[in-house]
Amino acid sequence: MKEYNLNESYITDIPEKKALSTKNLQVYYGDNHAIFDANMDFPRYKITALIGASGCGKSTFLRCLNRMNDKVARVDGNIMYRNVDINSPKINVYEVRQHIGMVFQRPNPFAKSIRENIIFPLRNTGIKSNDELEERLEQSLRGAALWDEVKDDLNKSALALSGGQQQRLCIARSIAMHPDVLLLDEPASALDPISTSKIEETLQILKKDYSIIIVTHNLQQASRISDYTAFLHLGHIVEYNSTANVFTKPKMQATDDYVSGNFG
Ligand SMILES: Nc1ncnc2c1ncn2[C@@H]1O[C@H](COP(=O)(O)OP(=O)(O)OP(=O)(O)O)[C@@H](O)[C@H]1O
Repeated sequence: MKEYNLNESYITDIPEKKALSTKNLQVYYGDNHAIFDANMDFPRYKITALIGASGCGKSTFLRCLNRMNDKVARVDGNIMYRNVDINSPKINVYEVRQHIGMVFQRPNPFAKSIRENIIFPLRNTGIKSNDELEERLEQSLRGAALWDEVKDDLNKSALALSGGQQQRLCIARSIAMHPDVLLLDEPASALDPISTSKIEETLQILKKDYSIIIVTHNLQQASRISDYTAFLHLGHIVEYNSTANVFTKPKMQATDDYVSGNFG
């Protein structure tokens, strides 16, 4: 593999309001230093893509942002959300995850009906009003562009949906919580091209209301759907800029090599 100077990076200052910021974020799995000194701001109501070769730390970085790595890794540094450091041990992680939702690579609906997939977690947060539950059910399924396909069959098992529908149900389950930020870890990598383009269309609509951060291996997907892109290499954020700049005028050699396919 080519060697690059990892002490150099190009990290842009974003003009938008910030949804989340990381400050000197370091992640260790035992002795393995997986993320080095990550300092970046994620914009509100935009899609930010995290790209880079396998093992560079994309999922690790993403999972820190709503404290999903707490039990497996040591995470030092700050993650600022609404002026609060949500990486502090004093913070209630369940509350963090209501504000910052996550959708995983493989669709993981509960083995329950479509309706219960949305309503069960909402009830667990203390919402009792049936009117509110029903309203959030419809709103979230509409938001995830699934309502028209399932509205007549809400009591059907979620496991009977196609993979692409299951993934949109998982997106609906996340947005039913009314989060501010939606984290997606390769949400379309297990899906066929038609389901993938539905997910991409859905994300374009959702970014009006949510700040979205997505890990993707698919460079075309990153360039199609994201506004900003961060390129990671060996745990370092090498470049962070508007997606157009990262793909057409990269500042760093490693980024240039990666986006033009000359990497490795
Ligand atoms: N749960 C874990 N326990 C120990 N080490 C881990 C764990 N998860 C990831 N790592 C290590 O952290 C580093 C970054 O992995 P990560 O999965 O974040 O990369 P990635 O860029 O998302 O890779 P991929 O594109 O293959 O999913 C790798 O060295 C990996 O082996």
